[in-house]
Amino acid sequence: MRRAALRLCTLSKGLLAPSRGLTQEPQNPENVFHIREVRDKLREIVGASTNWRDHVKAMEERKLLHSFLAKSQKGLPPRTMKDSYIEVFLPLGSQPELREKYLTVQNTVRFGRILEDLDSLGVLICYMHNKIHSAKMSPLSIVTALVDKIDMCKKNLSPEQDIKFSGHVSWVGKTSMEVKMHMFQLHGNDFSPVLDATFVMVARDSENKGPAFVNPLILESPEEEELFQQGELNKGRRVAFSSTSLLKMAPTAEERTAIHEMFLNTLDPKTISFRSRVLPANAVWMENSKLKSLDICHPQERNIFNRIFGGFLMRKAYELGWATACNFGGSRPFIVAVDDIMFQKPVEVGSLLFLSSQVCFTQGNYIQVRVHSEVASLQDKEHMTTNVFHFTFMSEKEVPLVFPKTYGESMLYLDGQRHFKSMSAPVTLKRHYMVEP
Ligand SMILES: CCCCCCCCCCCCCCCCCC(=O)SCCNC(=O)CCNC(=O)[C@H](O)C(C)(C)COP(=O)(O)OP(=O)(O)OC[C@H]1O[C@@H](n2cnc3c(N)ncnc32)[C@H](O)[C@@H]1OP(=O)(O)O
Repeated sequence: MRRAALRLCTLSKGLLAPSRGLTQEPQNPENVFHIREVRDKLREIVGASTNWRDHVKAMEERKLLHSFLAKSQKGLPPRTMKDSYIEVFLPLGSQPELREKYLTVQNTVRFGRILEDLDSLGVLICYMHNKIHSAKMSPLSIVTALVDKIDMCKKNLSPEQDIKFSGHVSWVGKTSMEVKMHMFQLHGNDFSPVLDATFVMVARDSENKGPAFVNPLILESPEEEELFQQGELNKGRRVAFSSTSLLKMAPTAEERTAIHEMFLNTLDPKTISFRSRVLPANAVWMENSKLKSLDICHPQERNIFNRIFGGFLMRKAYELGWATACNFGGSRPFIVAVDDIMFQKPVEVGSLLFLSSQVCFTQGNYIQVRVHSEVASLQDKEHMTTNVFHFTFMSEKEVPLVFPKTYGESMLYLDGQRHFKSMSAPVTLKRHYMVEP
């Protein structure tokens, strides 16, 4: 079973503390950025075009960087966790002109915007790790492969207080890197933890066509060794989780019994028939919890490699997921966990983005939402899945139960339950905890 997706972000909690420990290091001014500098820095590193009409020329220029790619990982100098450590400031309090973009109507911070910032930040961290000191541009194209988890903390997120992000590479493979990021908000004179995030980024060649080696990582302290070990465990856990996926294997005996009991609960006692189904009290059929959206992926949403920015996809999916939870629960939902967002395929500029969201599991005040994302090009009507997003929300009130009708929906229910159960900590988030769309 998966490791916790939700843990409270206290400094005394296990492996996250040493990671934050890196924030105690003296700050290198070169590694401290204003949020507005992050995208400019990324554009500078990859030489991305500022105008869409120049994007083909910019890509042609990137082809020339191919010769800088390493033939093996051994040929690359090792890096420390501190080499990739950066801090990014989002001064919502001291620079009110930034607020509008981050504001919800309830005067809280838009979590979708935070997802976008984390994505850009994760990529910048990886470029810091793989920096070629003699060159301004990087031959690597770094893409987001997975949002492993985002653990929320019991803290208010005010649009009127400064925010700080920090992060570094915590594990490397041959072409992939795990990145740990933390977010803090100013309370009084101190920055208090808001969230912890773990992403996996993959390095590709200059044209984003094939894999590329990343610099090895050297570990300098027992804390860093522990973080690296955790990265190894995370990799193993992902493999184990995926091998027991309900898309590959039958549910466990316990899960099968639970589903059959739910089925029996929906049989009409007045008829002796498997087909006549009645919804139990305080329950909603899963099929009635759906919301859908369509977006056209305009060039404005492109990333530095002329594909659609992963953060944009996450924001869109998150906001639809939030609306689904709101519609279902009938009150304001708050995000408590995000996990296992896999970026399976890049999304081309100009694609049609179809998002389909549904509640797949509920318990008490909790709503587990799954958002399925697929794209189609304007010419070709064939749809292709690009992502599946899993969000756990907490509602202000207790929510109805959700009932599957078909076998496929039953599998969605069990998958949702598995994601929900992967939160090991007692869920104690209270009303003052406010992170909204
Ligand atoms: C107005 C001005 C405009 C200017 C223009 C510029 C605009 C500026 C705006 C910039 C905004 C900032 C953007 C920053 C960029 C953000 C990044 C993105 O958006 S990216 C967009 C969103 N993202 C995308 O679009 C990505 C879409 N996905 C893909 O392309 C592929 O699935 C893949 C490349 C990720 C993996 O391909 P696959 O064929 O499987 O690859 P391999 O088999 O070769 O394995 C390679 C390594 O990867 C590992 N690994 C693989 N999967 C996972 C996993 N799930 N979990 C964990 N690990 C995974 C695997 O273990 C292996 O590791 P290792 O052993 O070598 O260490």
